[in-house]
Formats: sequence, C-alpha cells, structure tokens
Amino acid sequence: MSELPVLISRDDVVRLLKNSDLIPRLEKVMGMFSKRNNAEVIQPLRTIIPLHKYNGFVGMMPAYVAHEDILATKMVSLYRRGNDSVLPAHQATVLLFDPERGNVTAVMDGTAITEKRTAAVSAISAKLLMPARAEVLCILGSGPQAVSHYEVFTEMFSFKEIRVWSRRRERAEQFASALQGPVTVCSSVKDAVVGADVIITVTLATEPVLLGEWVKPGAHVAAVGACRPNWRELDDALMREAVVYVDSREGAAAESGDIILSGASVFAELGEVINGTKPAEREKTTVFKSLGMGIQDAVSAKLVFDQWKSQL
Ligand SMILES: NC(=O)C1=CN([C@@H]2O[C@H](COP(=O)(O)OP(=O)(O)OC[C@H]3O[C@@H](n4cnc5c(N)ncnc54)[C@H](O)[C@@H]3O)[C@@H](O)[C@H]2O)C=CC1
Ligand SMILES: O=C([O-])C1=[NH+]CCC1
Repeated sequence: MSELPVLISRDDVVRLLKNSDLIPRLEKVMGMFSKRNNAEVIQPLRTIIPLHKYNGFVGMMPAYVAHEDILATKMVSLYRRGNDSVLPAHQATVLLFDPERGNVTAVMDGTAITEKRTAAVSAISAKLLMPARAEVLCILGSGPQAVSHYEVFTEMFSFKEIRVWSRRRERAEQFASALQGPVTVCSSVKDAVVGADVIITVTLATEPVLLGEWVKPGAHVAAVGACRPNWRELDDALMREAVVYVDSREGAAAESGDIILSGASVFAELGEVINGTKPAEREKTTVFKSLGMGIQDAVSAKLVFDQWKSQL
C-alpha cells in the first residue's frame, strides 16, 4: 500500500507560492509547450463536464512535464451564481503524483494556485507585450482574479495610476479599500479604459464588456475571462484590430468565444515569444487571450510541494 498523500491547505499554498519563484518556471514550461515536443510536455485539451442544471461546469486538467518529472491534474469548477451567493465562482484541487510509482503524493488547494498562476501568466504577457512607457493600468472585474492580478502587477511594475471598474460599484469600492495602494474606482467601463496602457479583463461576462473603440492604440489587453466557446469579454473590433497572442492554440480554438466568434486569427503563443520564435509586437495593440493550462498548475503544485517538504 502506498503512503497516503499529504494535504496542503489554501493558507499554505498562499504562503509558499511566491511570484519570484513561480514566474521563471511558468516562462520555462510555456516555452517548452510551444515547441510541441511530446517527449517534453504532455497536456491534453481540458475535459469539460457541463452542469447546465447548476449553471456551471467542472474541468479536468492533467499534465506531465517530463523535463522536471512533474505529473499533476487539476479539477476546477466554475459556477455562474446569483449576485448574492456567498459561494466562490471557482473552486479547484490539484493532485500531484509520483510519476515513477504512480501514486498521489499531495492533494492541495487549487483555488489559490489558479488565482496566482493565472495572474502571473498575465504579468508575463504584460512584461513582453505592453508599451514601453506604460503608466495606467485598468482592471475590469473585482473578484479573486482581480485581487491576484493587482498583487502581481503592482509587485512587478510601477504604474502611475490604477483604475478598477466592476458591474456593481460597491464591489469595486470594497476591492479598492481592501488594497494597500491608491486605486481609482470608475463608474463605467469606458471611463476606466480610455487612456489605459494595460487593461486586464477578469469578469464573468458572457457578452463583450470591452469595446475596441475605447482602447488606446498600442495598449496591451490581458483577457482572462470568457473561457467558453460562446462567451465573450471583448468585441469583434478589438479582436480583429489587435495582434492576438494565446497560451495554447488548441485551447483557444476549442474554448475561446472571443477568438472563435470574432474570427480573429491567432498570431502567436506566449511560449513562442518566450522562445524568440515569434516577435512581441509591443508598439501595436495586443491581446493576450488566457484560458489556463494544466502545465501552469503542475509547475505551481510542484513548487508548493517542494517548499512544503523543505520546511518540515
Ligand atoms: N484564464 C485563466 O486561466 C483563468 C480564467 N479565469 C476567469 O477569470 C474571470 C474572473 O474570475 P474570478 O475573479 O474568480 O471570478 P468572480 O466571479 O469572483 O468575479 C468576476 C467578476 O466579474 C463580474 N461579472 C460577473 N458577471 C458579469 C457580467 N455579465 N458583466 C460584467 N462583469 C460581470 C463580477 O461582478 C465580478 O467582479 C472568470 O471569467 C474566470 O472564469 C479564472 C481562472 C483561470
Ligand atoms: O485554467 C483554469 O483553471 C480556468 N480557466 C477558466 C476557468 C478556470
């Protein structure tokens, strides 16, 4: 009988997963993924079980990173709940395996991993694609992803102004007052977006909230929501005008309503920019369409587990 897996809580994941360790590992694994070498990285397309009755779905995200010998699976649920629900939209668990023996070594909170690794990947996209003198950051949405994006973007960059918009103004005010630094709360998406150099969309919208006509030429958009083929956050004008980068071409073709429904073409994966095989078109308007990858969860989980063991 194998040893029982260890359980790692949300508090431990938050404490152990540092952006400074995570970001180089995410860059490395996304670069390896974009080489499409199955001997290095195996990441099947996410399997989705729709739960129409509950207005949600569960996604299964297995991945194997051969170079680091990391085998993991994340299970993540997403429910579009009513405004007054106290339950979170996303809940996730990551199983980390011993790839040699085949047993599960750790079961850990995947919700914090999802928050941190998604924001870290958006920060990598901004590092590579935002205009050279980016001064104004705009965040659309005020949920956990808005918080994790605020944290890593303020850790990595120095913006002169940070704006937030949320569908319910009181939520944007709560978001702003819970943070360390000054944030301008905006009453409309247009007010938040006009003149911004970097725009992060972290909403649960299913119709476009961000219109191309408001976006400053040369701005960078990290588009994080709208993860189903019939959901949108960005309009056709923006999708067709911008140079579009994705995390995975296969994922984007299967899951991104913003890409599928606008007919926009994908210019490159972020991993290709990291590898230097595709250019970073910084001076043009760029969209990074993020959907999330099992390999991002796998390297995050390994990092958490290694840190956790080192502190025993
Ligand atoms: N690309 C990736 O790897 C990942 C993407 N996500 C996506 O990021 C987004 C944000 O996630 P969380 O902060 O956890 O979600 P959340 O549900 O806690 O927050 C979503 C925000 O969107 C707003 N919102 C809801 N419906 C809206 C609508 N119709 N129009 C405009 N705003 C609306 C809410 O008021 C809230 O401010 C979601 O779309 C989620 O699926 C989440 C995890 C990973
Ligand atoms: O990668 C991920 O965990 C998710 N992407 C969209 C919803 C959850």
